[in-house]
Amino acid sequence: MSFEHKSVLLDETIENLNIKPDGIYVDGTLGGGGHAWHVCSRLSEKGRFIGIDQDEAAIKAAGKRLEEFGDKVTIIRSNYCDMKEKLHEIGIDKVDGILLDLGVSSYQLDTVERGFTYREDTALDMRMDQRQDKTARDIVNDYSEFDLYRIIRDYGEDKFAKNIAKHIARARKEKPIETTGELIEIIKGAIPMKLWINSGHPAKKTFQALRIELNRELEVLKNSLDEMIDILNEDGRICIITFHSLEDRIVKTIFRKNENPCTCPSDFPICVCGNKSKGRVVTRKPIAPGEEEIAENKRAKSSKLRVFEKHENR
Ligand SMILES: C[S@@+](CC[C@H](N)C(=O)[O-])C[C@H]1O[C@@H](n2cnc3c(N)ncnc32)[C@H](O)[C@@H]1O
Repeated sequence: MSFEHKSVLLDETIENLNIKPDGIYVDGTLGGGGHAWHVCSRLSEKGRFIGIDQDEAAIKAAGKRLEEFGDKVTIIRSNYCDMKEKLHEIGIDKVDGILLDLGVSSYQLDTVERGFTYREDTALDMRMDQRQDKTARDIVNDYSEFDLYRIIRDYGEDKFAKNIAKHIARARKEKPIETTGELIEIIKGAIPMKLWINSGHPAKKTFQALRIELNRELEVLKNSLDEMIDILNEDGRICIITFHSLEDRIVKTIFRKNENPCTCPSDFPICVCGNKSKGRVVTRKPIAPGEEEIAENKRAKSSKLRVFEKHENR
């Protein structure tokens, strides 16, 4: 199967990275190398590009796609939460730009055996990094009913979370839940039919919740952003594309905190906490795709781009 993925907010992201031809740029969610190709094509012989992804298939596909750029490109299989350490290992401590295009690629979603899709019956997997042992099957069968409820409520924002967790807990007493098809049937039984018939797939939110929990998507994002801002050079930018409100809220909050980290009470005449701003939020409001992009690529519909620019010496 070829690696099919249409990059979202491509022009907006490339423009906002403010690429300097001699600079060093990192893509922490390389995927098939769609955004990456456009970054690399703007670099001079002196410029460098480092692409990181935890998925082996993405690493292979991007390696091929970026072959033409030769030594300028380094590809690393890793979680982006280890970006600072991985860059240090290849002699890089500061970079001019970082890109994150979060979530899963269309290739991952469309490769049925990866278990991300609720459109086919396959093993409950959902691992982005297949070196990891734990799969979605383990969550569905081993988490307590309360923990299932909590993740479906918090990461899926499904108002039927309690009922879905109850139905899963009841079904697995009979036999372990092994496949996406079995799980979908259980979810359908937990949501009144008249409500799911007209409002998208009934398992969509639960599948999102399981994927986020298994791949620790929000935790990794929350724990990585400050360090990424730290490794930016002066005037360097970080561009982040999110696909749902949970991710977007984290990015917005951490960018704002880095712009204004002062913790002094608002009635203090001067700042005494000593926390210094690390830069400015470039996007007061997130950049959203235009109608044309949404018409061409359904996946773009919920995407948002936020940008932060590093300034420590002003
Ligand atoms: C939306 S795709 C990126 C597509 C890419 N921008 C393009 O245009 O081809 C997201 C990719 O990020 C990877 N990914 C998600 N979270 C990651 C993480 N924490 N560390 C490393 N890779 C991650 C996924 O495996 C997937 O390949």
